Amino acid sequence: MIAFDTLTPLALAGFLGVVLYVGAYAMLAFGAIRGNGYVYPALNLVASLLVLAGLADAFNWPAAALQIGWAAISVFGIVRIYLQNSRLNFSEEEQTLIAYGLPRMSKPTARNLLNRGVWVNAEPGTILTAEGECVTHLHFMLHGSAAVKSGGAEIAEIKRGFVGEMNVMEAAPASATVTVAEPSRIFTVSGTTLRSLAESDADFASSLSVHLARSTKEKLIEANRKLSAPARTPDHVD
Ligand SMILES: Nc1ncnc2c1ncn2[C@@H]1O[C@@H]2COP(=O)(O)O[C@H]2[C@H]1O
Repeated sequence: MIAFDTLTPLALAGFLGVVLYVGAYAMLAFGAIRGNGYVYPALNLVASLLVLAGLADAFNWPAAALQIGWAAISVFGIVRIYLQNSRLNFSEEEQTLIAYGLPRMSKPTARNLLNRGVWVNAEPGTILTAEGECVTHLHFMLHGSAAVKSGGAEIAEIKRGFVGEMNVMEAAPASATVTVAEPSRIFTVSGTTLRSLAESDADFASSLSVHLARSTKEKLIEANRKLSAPARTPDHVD
């Protein structure tokens, strides 16, 4: 049994390092953190330094060498991610799309996604999704507006945000008809492309699904808000 109350501060630091090592690995295995982000190498760096400090009381070279090697690899990982991110360029439009639609997606993943789609200027009347027909593309409306109709009734307006996010990954029937209402700037990527990216890149798959689910959630909250709002009183007529 370990008597924690008799441990020196350095030995306690060593135990904390072990907790961080195991915690970081568990979070990675359970999908709570990404392997290609800053968090995993940063946790490993701190863990290795703490365990190294813990060795001061009972130093042995093999264990110390392992921690030094681990710390060096972690620093290398952090620097590599930093250089990778700093080399990526995003246009102003892309930056706005990321800020609104993909805020938590890693920059390399977002770059990869944006490289696979096109920006289009859509005229009023352009149909983005047709109710009941399979959704073939995911759109992100940056500027302009689109009308959302279901069963012939207008149910919402989209000024900025995703269109087709609910069914594009399954190529399932669209839940509504979305028609461009005023000249719009739209980013479009095909569902086939998204599915093949998702199959080859688990991080992309989980990150995209988080963002698409977030968009759907916001739309549901907005729809609930509208439904629960008191019916508007008709204009007064003299
Ligand atoms: N209530 C709503 N508010 C805003 N957008 C909607 C609403 N209902 C459906 N949509 C959009 O219309 C799209 C039709 O295709 P999807 O079902 O894939 O995804 C849907 C959403 O992007």
